Amino acid sequence: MKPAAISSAVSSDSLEIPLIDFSAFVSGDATTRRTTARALLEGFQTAGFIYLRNHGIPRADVQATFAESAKFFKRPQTQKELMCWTTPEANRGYSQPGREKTTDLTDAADIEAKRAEEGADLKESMEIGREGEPDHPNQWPDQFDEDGKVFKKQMLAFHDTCKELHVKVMSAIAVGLGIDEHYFDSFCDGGDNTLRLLHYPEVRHEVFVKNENQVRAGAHTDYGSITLLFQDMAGGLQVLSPNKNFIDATPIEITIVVNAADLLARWSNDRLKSTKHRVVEPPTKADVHPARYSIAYFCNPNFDRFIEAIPGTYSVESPKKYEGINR
Ligand SMILES: O=C(O)CCC(=O)C(=O)O
Ligand SMILES: [Fe+2]
Repeated sequence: MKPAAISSAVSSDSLEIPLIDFSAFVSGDATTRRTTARALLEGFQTAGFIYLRNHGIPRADVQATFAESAKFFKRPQTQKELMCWTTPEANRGYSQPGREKTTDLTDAADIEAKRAEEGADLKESMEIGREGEPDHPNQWPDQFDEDGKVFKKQMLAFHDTCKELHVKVMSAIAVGLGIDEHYFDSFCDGGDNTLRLLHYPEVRHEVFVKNENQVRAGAHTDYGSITLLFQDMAGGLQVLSPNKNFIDATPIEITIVVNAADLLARWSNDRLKSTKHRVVEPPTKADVHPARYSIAYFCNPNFDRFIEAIPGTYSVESPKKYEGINR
């Protein structure tokens, strides 16, 4: 029998995403911590995804961040474009609808072909990196008004809060792997993470009828260590199953969806999986689907760290698959 801290969030088409009570890891006894950590690791090793409840981020804080995000996207388009995203190195600022096509493709012609097939992603986003990097300043609306100052304060605080949860989830992964629970601390304490606010505007059902390949965000994997994904109740997020079908990752109130990303897969010699996911038309029937909001917090190891296979993830029988790398 499964311990009470572990239940199921998604179970379909061989995709098993566990729902984990994280308080059992943070404040349970040694046995409970280990059992919980192993279940969390198992989720990352099979689905590549888990859901967390009792993750320690107060509900009011998440709600306040969603509220600020919604207010931000209501700003005039001209104002938002003054804060526009510029380069991948900076990876900060605003991207208007149609600008981004989320995909794993790298060739420009391939991306264009995909855009023609699926349409541009139906979303706009705002990215906020670690504050205080002289070469890559964040773009803040505090230049416009008092509301902009409130936005900045909330986002900086939320960035910090999520940074702490990153360290805790990595610690649970370490315990699951049977290595020192603080192994990842010095890799993840720098906060080289990106907070991405996402707004998928209201959209007519017809749009998906006219183009059956139309998506709200194209299939992709994430880059870094893990992603903390806060989603509203609109629905539409899907995760690729082991049988290669996209399965609904149905929203569960007050939980966070956490997925392992590309660098963690590499870092763990592919023991943890970075699984494709996308956002499509919500499963609910409607002529007009309401706007959807989500907040993705993309975590990374500190950019100055050299990343090579985690102890215990390789052996004589399964040697290291990858060279160590810098960022
Ligand atoms: O909006 C979502 O639920 C998913 C967003 C996502 O996967 C991403 O931005 O990488
Ligand atoms: Fe993603």
